[in-house]
Parts: sequence; structure tokens; C-alpha cells
Amino acid sequence: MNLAEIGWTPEFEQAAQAVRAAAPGVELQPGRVAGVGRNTATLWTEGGALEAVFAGTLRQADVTPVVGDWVMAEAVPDAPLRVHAVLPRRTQLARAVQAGMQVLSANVDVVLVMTAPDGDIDEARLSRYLEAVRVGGARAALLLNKVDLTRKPEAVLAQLRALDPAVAVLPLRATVGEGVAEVRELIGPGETAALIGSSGMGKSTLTNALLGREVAQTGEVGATREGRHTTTARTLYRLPGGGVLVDNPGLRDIEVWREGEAGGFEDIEALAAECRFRKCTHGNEPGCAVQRAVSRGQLSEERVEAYRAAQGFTGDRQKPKRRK
Ligand SMILES: Nc1nc2c(ncn2[C@@H]2O[C@H](COP(=O)(O)OP(=O)(O)OP(=O)(O)O)[C@@H](O)[C@H]2O)c(=O)[nH]1
Ligand SMILES: [Zn+2]
Repeated sequence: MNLAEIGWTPEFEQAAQAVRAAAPGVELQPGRVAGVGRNTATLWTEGGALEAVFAGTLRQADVTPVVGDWVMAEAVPDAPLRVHAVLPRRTQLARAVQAGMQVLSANVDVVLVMTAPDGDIDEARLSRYLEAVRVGGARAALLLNKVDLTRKPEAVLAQLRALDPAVAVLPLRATVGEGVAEVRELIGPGETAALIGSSGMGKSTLTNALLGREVAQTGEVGATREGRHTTTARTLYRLPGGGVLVDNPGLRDIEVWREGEAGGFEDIEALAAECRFRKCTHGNEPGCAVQRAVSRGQLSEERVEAYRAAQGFTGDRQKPKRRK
């Protein structure tokens, strides 16, 4: 597998070097988590898809790999790979749980938020989705599927555009493939997309259209409940022509994690305490511990920008560049 096609970047390479330097004598190779089980994962590696187990060091570090993560793993003769470390996440999608926050998928570049004009458009829910995406550091786009079901598609599209003028809004008819090429263009080379939205909006139909084959079970009339794909497993799919799609990122009807009292940026806040200036905006200030962590590959630029935006810190720093 060509790692760049599945999301590997120079930033991850830099972070990988740091992990290797900290573990001399261990032969570590990168892999992307395509599926997770209990203490196990399927990794996409240069040598193809391989099974892996989590090493004790990982449990000590108190980090659990999630789908989309890049990890460093050791080859073990006649046994699964052993995952030693998770590389810093560029972005994340998380949900609120009793204990605080649970990361569902990592390193997603663009989140496609799907809705449809059958029934009412739930503006509050869509806004929550957009906020959760923004907090996690990814880009968002709104897809209005089933445009054939409304006589006033323009009015509905305008309603969606008003939610956030910075977010692209695309009309779609997933069942016949109309608008699918435009959706595909939102996913750049080597980028990772995730599809979220309530049940029945047409996510499986779009997934199949993007992949050019039947992988996701759609809710066609007549399908039996048992026959339906009721698993909550998250998986990665490779898109024809490069790029990755996260199936079922787990944000269907659930409580999305938004910045709140706890913030969702605890890691960045811990670093910020080390900045030279108490009022550091983590832009270009000297002695900024947050930017230092970014330059060392320990923290992603995207998450810092999301944090700065949430804090109302703007300007004096470029927005993260879109990868070509
Ligand atoms: N009229 C119309 N129906 C569509 C369109 N896209 C999907 N559908 C139908 O909507 C129903 C639900 O589609 P799915 O793709 O299963 O929806 P989903 O979002 O994956 O649903 P869950 O798996 O429950 O989350 C199916 O009967 C589809 O055929 C469209 O563009 N127009
Ligand atoms: Zn700072």
C-alpha cells in the first residue's frame, strides 16, 4: 500500500522519527488503524493489511488507538504486529460520554454532514455536528441528499448555507449518482473523509456510490431488520483514485462532543501552561510551548488552529494549508 494515498504526511514521518529515536533497537513501522477490536487492530501498512495487538507501553501511555490513527508497530515473527505508539492526531471526531470524551475516529480531513429534505431539516442538530467537526480540527461540508424529494431545493440549500457561510453546501441525489462527482472533489488526494448524519439520510447509498461497489447495506424498503447492517464497527475504505472514507464514524444520533467547560483541548491547555507569556495566543510569540510541540511533531497544526479559533485568537498566524 502506498502510505501517502492513505493519508501519510511529512508531519507523520517527523513524528515517526521521534518515536523511533525514543525506542532504539526496536524496528518500528507505521500503520493506519483500519479497524479496532479489544486490544487488537487491523493496520494498513506498506506490506498490506496486517493484524496487530496493543503493547503494554500503549496501555501505560493511556491512549487507545481508534480508527484512522497512525501507529508505530513492531513486527514479531509468526505473530501479529505489536503497536507501541499512537502518532499525534491531526484531527479527531469525538463524542461526549459519561466519563467526558471518547475519540471515535482520527485524522479525518473532511467531514461530510448529510441531511435530506424529507421531514424537517434539524438546524440545531446540524449546527452541533458542524461545531463538533470544527472543534476536532477537520473541515466540514453539508450535503443535501434526496433533492428529488423537495420542490424547492434552492430554498433548502439557502437555509443550509445560512448555518455557516464558510461551509460548502452541495445538493445530491445519491440513488442516481447526481452530485457524487462534486462530493468526490471535496476529498483531496490522500485525504480522509467521514460521513455523518441521522439514520436514513442516504449515507450508505453515497458510500456505495463513492466506492463504486456495494459495501454498505442500504435501508431499501423490504430489507428485513435482521438483514440490516446494525454493527457499530468503524472501518476505513480506500477510495478509487486515492483517499480514504471512514464508514460509520459513530456520530449518527449521538451526543457530539463540543467545547464546554472541559474544552476537549486538555492536551493543548496543559502545554499552554508552559508558554513564556501568560497571555500567549500561541501564534508567533517567543517561548510558546504549544508551537514548540507543533514543530516537534507532537501536536497537529489543525488542532491548534481549532483551539485558537475556539479561544477567539485569530490573525498573526496562517491557517493550516490544505494538503495538495
Ligand atoms: N428519493 C431518494 N431516496 C434516496 C436518495 N438517497 C438514498 N435514498 C433512500 O433513502 C433510504 C435510506 O438510505 P441509506 O443509504 O440506507 O441511509 P443511511 O443514512 O445509510 O441510513 P442508516 O444506515 O440507517 O444510517 C434508502 O431507501 C435509499 O434508497 C436520494 O437521493 N433520493
Ligand atoms: Zn503559547
